[in-house]
Amino acid sequence: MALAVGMRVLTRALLRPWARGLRVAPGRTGPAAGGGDGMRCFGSPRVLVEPDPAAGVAVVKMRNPPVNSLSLEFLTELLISLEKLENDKTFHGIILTSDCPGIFSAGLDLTEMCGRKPEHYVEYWKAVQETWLRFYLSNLVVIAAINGVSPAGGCLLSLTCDYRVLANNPKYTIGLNETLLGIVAPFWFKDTMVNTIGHRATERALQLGLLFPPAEALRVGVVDQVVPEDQVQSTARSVMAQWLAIPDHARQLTKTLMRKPTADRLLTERDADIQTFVRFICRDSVQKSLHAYLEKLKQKKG
Ligand SMILES: CCCCCC/C=C/CC(=O)SCCNC(=O)CCNC(=O)[C@H](O)C(C)(C)COP(=O)(O)OP(=O)(O)OC[C@H]1O[C@@H](n2cnc3c(N)ncnc32)[C@H](O)[C@@H]1OP(=O)(O)O
Repeated sequence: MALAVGMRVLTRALLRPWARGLRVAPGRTGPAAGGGDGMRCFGSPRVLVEPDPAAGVAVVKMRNPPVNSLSLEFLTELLISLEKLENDKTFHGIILTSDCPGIFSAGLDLTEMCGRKPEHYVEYWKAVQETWLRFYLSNLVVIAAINGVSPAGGCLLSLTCDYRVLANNPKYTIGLNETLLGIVAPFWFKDTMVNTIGHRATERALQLGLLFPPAEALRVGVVDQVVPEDQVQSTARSVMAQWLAIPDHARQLTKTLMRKPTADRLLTERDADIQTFVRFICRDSVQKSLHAYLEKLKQKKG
């Protein structure tokens, strides 16, 4: 039932004109395309997939410049790529990383949450929920190679992965900083963080909107490993090999066992969660906070 709802959202997304128009990225072959056995890169305008069929792994590169904000179009493209890889028996794992220098993802796209109609907020929030559910419950091994800053929704996306490798750069902070924007992380954002770092650490991190630099992120457990910047991809590959050495069915069932109760809560409360989001985001005070925050980001340059 839950899966059917999810599939309907994805199918609707695929039927949208801009999704139908998704082009396959210009093909590249050879080692740069992964594996060197002739399988081409594919993907869409904002998501580049570099397959390595010999290893059973695909590198999924987010490229929604300037900051990989999680816009509706981008989320849909990510979901399409994930589904494509999940349906292809060649692949057992994906490495999620960024093609935007210095930025993993700036989180939810603030322009999707500002000055729009309630119907738009409904559509956007469904896509955010769907992305979380699909990544959190993916049968594939998903490893985040975090090569840039990762606030809020960017952090959440990495928390859906099975393992996080962060580049050791003091600028690459990571955390759920929603309170700094005057907004509140929904219960499933909170639950994902609790499942990763525990209740007390989450309570402090969420209330204060903490963005952890690498050493702190490792200490608190937001990431599993911090490595020099030029070793993020190779480390993610080594970790992947270790995870793929485990019998797949046993690993998958264990993942489900660990994550299903958390996902089930959202699946049961999905519509209520949408209503809560729309009511909250439509408040004048919230819109003012978000506008002010966006303005501050823009003025930073001047
Ligand atoms: C009950 C329900 C409650 C609702 C819960 C909703 C939860 C929300 C979770 C979220 O994810 S909210 C988003 C949180 N994200 C952030 O706080 C990050 C904001 N961005 C930054 O801090 C910086 O941009 C950066 C990521 C550190 C990058 O810095 P840099 O100096 O490289 O780039 P900028 O000049 O700041 O930005 C370039 C360009 O991008 C625009 N932009 C940045 N972030 C976003 C974003 N999240 N959404 C949309 N647009 C973004 C920024 O305004 C600049 O635009 P221009 O000036 O070039 O037009």
